[in-house]
Amino acid sequence: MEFRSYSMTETTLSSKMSYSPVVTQRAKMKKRGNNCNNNRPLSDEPQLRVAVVGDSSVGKSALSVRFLARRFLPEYAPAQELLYERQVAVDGHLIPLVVHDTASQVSSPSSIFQADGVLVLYSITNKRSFDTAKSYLEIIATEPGFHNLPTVLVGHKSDLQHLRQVAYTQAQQLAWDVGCSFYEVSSESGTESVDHVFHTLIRQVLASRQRRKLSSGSSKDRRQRSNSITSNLWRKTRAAILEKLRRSTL
Ligand SMILES: Nc1nc2c(ncn2[C@@H]2O[C@H](COP(=O)(O)OP(=O)(O)OP(=O)(O)O)[C@@H](O)[C@H]2O)c(=O)[nH]1
Repeated sequence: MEFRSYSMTETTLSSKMSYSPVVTQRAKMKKRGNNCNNNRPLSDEPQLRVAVVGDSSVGKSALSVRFLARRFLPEYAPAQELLYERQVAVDGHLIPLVVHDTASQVSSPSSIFQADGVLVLYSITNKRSFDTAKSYLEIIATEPGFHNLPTVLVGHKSDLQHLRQVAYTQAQQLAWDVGCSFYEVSSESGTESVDHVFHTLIRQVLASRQRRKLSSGSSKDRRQRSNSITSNLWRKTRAAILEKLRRSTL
C-alpha cells in the first residue's frame, strides 16, 4: 500500500500532482510505508482515519482526489490501496486526516476495522454497486466490531442522471434502515458536495469520540479499541465480510 503525506497547501498539491495516467503518477509519489504512526503528527488532535469503500469503478479514487486535491480524475485506472494524509479544517479545527482509498477487490476488510469512519460508495448508474454497498452497510450495522462506527452512504456520479439505475428513494430508505447519513454527489461537478460528505463524516467521528470520552473517560481511538477485539471474533467477522461481499459481487 502506498502512503502519501499532504501537509502542503492545496495550490502546491494541485500543481505537484497530475493524475493521468493515475497509476503511473501514483508510482512516482514518494513511498512512506504503510504505517501512519511512522509520521510526525500534524496537530494535537488525534489522527482521524476515513476508509472509502465500494465496488470497482464507483469513483473511490475520484472522490478522495476531489476532496484532497480539488481535481477530478477523468480516467479510469484500477488502483491498489492508497493512503493519503493531510490536515483539513472543519468547524475551525485542524484535523490530521488519513483517507484510505481501498482496492475494489474488497481484499481488505481490515480497512474498516482500522477506520474511525467509513464512506460507503456506490454509483447511481450501477445497480450492482448498490448491492455491494448494501452488503457493506449490513456488515457495519450488525457486526459487533463495528458497533456505532460513523458511516455515510454516498450515491456517486450524480451528474449522470440519464444513466441512473438506483433511485434516490431506494438509497435513502437503506440509509434510514441502517441509521446512517446519505448523500448523492458528483466528483465531476465540483468540490462542494464532496466536501460536505467528508465534513459530515468527520463531524460524526469527532462527536463519537466526544461521547466515548464522556462515557468511558477514555480517549482511546477506534483503532486501539479494535485491537482489543479477540482474534477469534476478528477471524469470524473477517470471514463473514469476505463471504457476504463475495456473494454480493457474484
Ligand atoms: N461522470 C462521473 N464520472 C466519475 C465520477 N467519479 C468518478 N468517475 C469516473 O468513474 C471512473 C472510475 O473512477 P475511479 O475513481 O477510478 O473508481 P474507483 O472506485 O477508485 O475504482 P477502483 O480503483 O477499480 O476501485 C473514472 O473514469 C472516473 O472518471 C463522477 O462523479 N461523475
